[in-house]
Amino acid sequence: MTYLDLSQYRMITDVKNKDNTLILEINKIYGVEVEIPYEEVEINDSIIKINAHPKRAENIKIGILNLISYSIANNLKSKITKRKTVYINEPIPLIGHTAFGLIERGRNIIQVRGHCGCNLNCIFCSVDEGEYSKTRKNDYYVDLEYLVENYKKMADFKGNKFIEAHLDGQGEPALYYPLVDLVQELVEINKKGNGIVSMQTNGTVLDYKLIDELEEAGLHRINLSINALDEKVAKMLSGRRDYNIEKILDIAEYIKNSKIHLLIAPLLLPNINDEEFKKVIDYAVDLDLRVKQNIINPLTGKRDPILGCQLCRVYQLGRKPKKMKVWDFEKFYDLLRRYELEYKKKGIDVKLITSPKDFGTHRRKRLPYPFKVGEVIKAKVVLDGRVKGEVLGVAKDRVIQIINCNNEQNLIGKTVKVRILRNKDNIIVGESI
Ligand SMILES: C[S@@+](CC[C@H](N)C(=O)[O-])C[C@H]1O[C@@H](n2cnc3c(N)ncnc32)[C@H](O)[C@@H]1O
Ligand code: SF4
Repeated sequence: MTYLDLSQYRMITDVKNKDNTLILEINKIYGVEVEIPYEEVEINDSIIKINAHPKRAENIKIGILNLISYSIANNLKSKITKRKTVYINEPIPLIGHTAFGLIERGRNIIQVRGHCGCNLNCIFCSVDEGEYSKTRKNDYYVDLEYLVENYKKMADFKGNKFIEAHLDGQGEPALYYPLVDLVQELVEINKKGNGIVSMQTNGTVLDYKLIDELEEAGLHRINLSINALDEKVAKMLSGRRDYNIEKILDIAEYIKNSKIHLLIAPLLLPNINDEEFKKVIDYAVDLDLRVKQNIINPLTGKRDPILGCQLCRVYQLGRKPKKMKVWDFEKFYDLLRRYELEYKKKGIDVKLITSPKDFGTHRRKRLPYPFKVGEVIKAKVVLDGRVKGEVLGVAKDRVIQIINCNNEQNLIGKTVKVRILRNKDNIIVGESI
């Protein structure tokens, strides 16, 4: 008897079966079904028994593994967003797209986007994320080793000194699996140059155990999005009835008592959550007075701010709540200055208008721009795109978002001529000509 134990493959996080169809959970939030066309197999949880002559059994084993690889490459689906998910690995470059990979903007920060897709459906979401997205058609997941290997190259290119790896993205960064391993590997790379690792999150998938593990892994800061304290308003903003603000506040308190710096990041939606926005600021100020964290950011030699106030903006492919008024930053900063003064009168010093300097962000060597805007290049179309009308091309070690296509599936595998429309920060957008 020959056995194939699927639990030895890290990406396979659960195995079920329905007769001869394997139902695999991949990296916790993805699923794929694989039909096994061999009669000699018996499936028992993650163990597949193969009743055949050893030579044939070995061939069946290889056959099953090939079928699994093929299915992951072609039929992976997110259990969270229900969208098709592309597993990104070599040779797809990790620079060029905003949905996955690495982004550097000529600073000492490298944005790390291991995946996209979100469990919430915030009514204001700049990237129209969540299950009910009207614009997103595919999700992407980047292989851990491939992501880390490319991160290291980029950190080295930037001189690996005082680098911040920031986990953010079009979705919920904490849904990446294995998150703790990712953080640990990035910390390992950055700590040689006194750098840090930070993460933006909506907090919904954090629990005490995960926070303990992230603390152990060396995560420096969590930027936690909280936009209202009132249960009803919080649910309404998140676009989900099961959003539980009490749980998020409990998580905030737990982080505040850990070695991970807590930054609360409320978003002002003028005319929608004005009062709640102020209540979140009051909550953060009170928490900071009650529970003192003394975590020094090696990039500044100081504590990070407790608050990172944000103003809701309108994005072309984002969501905009009907009743929201659009403010400019001048008006927003005026409001924050007023709040700062009110606190001052009470003897409390709070910084509500933060600048990149407060986080140790400074200019750093940029990656070269391989394309000029307006230039016409040849790119190989390798994948379907993130939004309707988009495919992904590859040229000169960059991914190119080729937009305004109307025959996406026909283009995949072809080499096309592309006019470059954008190259800023090595986020490359072009159109097929
Ligand atoms: C796009 S989210 C991704 C990370 C994570 N899902 C979260 O919400 O924290 C990153 C940050 O952008 C903020 N954001 C979302 N939509 C926005 C908008 N329209 N204008 C300004 N900020 C926005 C969120 O509140 C969050 O703090
Ligand atoms: S703002 Fe963040 S939490 Fe809300 S839907 Fe967008 S990505 Fe998800």
